Amino acid sequence: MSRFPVENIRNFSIIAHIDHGKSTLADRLLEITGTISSKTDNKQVLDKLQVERERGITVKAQTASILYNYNDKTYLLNLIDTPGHVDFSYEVSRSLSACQGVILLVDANQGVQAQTVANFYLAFEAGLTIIPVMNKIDLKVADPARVAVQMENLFDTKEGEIIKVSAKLGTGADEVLKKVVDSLPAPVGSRDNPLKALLFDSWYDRYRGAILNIAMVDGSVSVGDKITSAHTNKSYDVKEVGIMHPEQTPTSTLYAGQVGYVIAGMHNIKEAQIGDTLYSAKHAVTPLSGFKPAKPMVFAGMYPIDKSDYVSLRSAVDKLTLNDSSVSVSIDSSPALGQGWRLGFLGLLHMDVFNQRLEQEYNAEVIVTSPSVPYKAKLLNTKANRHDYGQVDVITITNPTLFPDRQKVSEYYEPIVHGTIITPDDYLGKVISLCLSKRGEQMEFNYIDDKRVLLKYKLPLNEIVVDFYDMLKSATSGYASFDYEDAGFEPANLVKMDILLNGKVVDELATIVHREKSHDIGKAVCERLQETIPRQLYQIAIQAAIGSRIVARENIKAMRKNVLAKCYGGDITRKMKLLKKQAEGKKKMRKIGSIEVPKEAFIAVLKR
Ligand SMILES: Nc1nc2c(ncn2[C@@H]2O[C@H](COP(=O)(O)OP(=O)(O)OP(=O)(O)O)[C@@H](O)[C@H]2O)c(=O)[nH]1
Repeated sequence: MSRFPVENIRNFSIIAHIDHGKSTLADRLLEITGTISSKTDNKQVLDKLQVERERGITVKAQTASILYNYNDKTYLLNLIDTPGHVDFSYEVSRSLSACQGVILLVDANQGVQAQTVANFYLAFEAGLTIIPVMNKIDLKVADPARVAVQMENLFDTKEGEIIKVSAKLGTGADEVLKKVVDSLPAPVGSRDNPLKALLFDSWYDRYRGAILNIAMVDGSVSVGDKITSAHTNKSYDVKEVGIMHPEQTPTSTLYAGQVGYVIAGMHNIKEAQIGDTLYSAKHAVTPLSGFKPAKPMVFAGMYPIDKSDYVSLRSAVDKLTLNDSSVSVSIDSSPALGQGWRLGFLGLLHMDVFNQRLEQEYNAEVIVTSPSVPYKAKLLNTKANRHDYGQVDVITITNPTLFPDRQKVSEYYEPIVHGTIITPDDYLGKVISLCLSKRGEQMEFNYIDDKRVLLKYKLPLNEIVVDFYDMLKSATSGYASFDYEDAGFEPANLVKMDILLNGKVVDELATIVHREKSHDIGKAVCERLQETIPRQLYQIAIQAAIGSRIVARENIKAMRKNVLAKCYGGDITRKMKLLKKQAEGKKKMRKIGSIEVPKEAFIAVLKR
């Protein structure tokens, strides 16, 4: 690694809208530099997680170090492949802190999409050099001229600056690498200074503890060194250092400007704080500014399916949050579900992926209660409130069961986002009426070429978090794209809607809704629960209530289910199989009172 002084290093990310080809371009860059073999059929080698391969999306940023020979010099290029979906944008912003530049990739058929705009601004505001690249020029339907107009209108890029590539075929990939070397600045920093490194990602290894992904700002770090964490002030012996090549490849030392990993025997994973500064135990340094914590957009309770799994689930949640620091965790408990957590996520896809990773990577089975966006309430200055809430004036409600009654509150507030939609103008009418039905207010309307419009809307987060994206896609035959950013809180007329099963309130199914919409939502929720909860030995009444007023009701008829009824005659193994299957079905349910509720029911509450 000593062969690579800062002037021979370039650190960059590939950023783009979802599916515009980041991981495919990363594959080609790794192949043409001989980093991975070009003989095998490499597909998204940097999408290492099972969930990424199954869903075909990137959820984790991944680093790969590339050696690239150019102009009689060997350069060390550190490439970070990032996710495209808005729910994983925290991965993008953290990755950018380890980079001096980005490749902004735009699909030559789909053109600039909402996430392209969002990612462009992340890079622009971070002061990074941006290399505009147009991908998929091999497609028959590609329209590079139109896409170039969009890029000029939105990002002020001139047509001549755009590199046109086909990541699938490899066309133009070499030009991209040359441009990376020629136009991106080398990292600043010096190996003669004392060690200063930014911890920008980490993950847990069962045998070796936390593995820290670091960007070396100054100095060097070698096996055997003693390093200190600015966050905890604790010191550790460095056991291994190396680069992600893309697999972990040990080296003896890492120097200023390089990106790699360190293993330093951190077994308590809470010690590996993302954004921390690592320095030499001998030379304290001023810590780097780190990262703004992620701001969760939805909260949900999480409980083990089987109460006795609490301890192993706690350890799984701890380990997974080490790899996904955008999840916020606090302890929670519920009368029906026992001990668990209240987790905060950046969106529902994020929540879904987190659950799937818990199941796949840690073999943990969980129940997730209906997700809720965070609300606020300004409390009246009364003796009772001071007794219950202390001196606080405004409380944040992340759990509907803690929603304070109207008589305690002077104003409720709901979270607001600024949404960006890009759509062909044929669908404008449908898009605008969808936004109106979601209580949206238009803020901006601009043509980005002669057919496509960029719309900005102020929208309540609660209205868009569940199915807005799906509705937008179906209203526009899949052509519109959507991205949003947090825009604070605004006053709203909110009520808590309880769900009763056979007359008993089930806390875990409560939601907070807008008063005007409570009837419609109550009806829809009861219908959904009716579809989701299986028939049981007795009739079940499902009711939605605001306070003591019932706003909707559905029934589930009783049924006696005997799985062996069909199985007359002898084969005992077949009987055992059926009984086992039934038992497994039961395991995924949770008893609330005397009613078996499947885990899907908790999510069904939110869908409308
Ligand atoms: N025809 C064509 N298809 C491409 C090209 N590049 C990528 N694709 C295809 O586009 C799809 C998405 O590619 P990915 O590389 O997974 O896109 P991504 O941007 O990494 O996706 P996310 O990480 O989920 O945001 C895949 O089916 C690729 O095979 C290209 O140059 N030409």
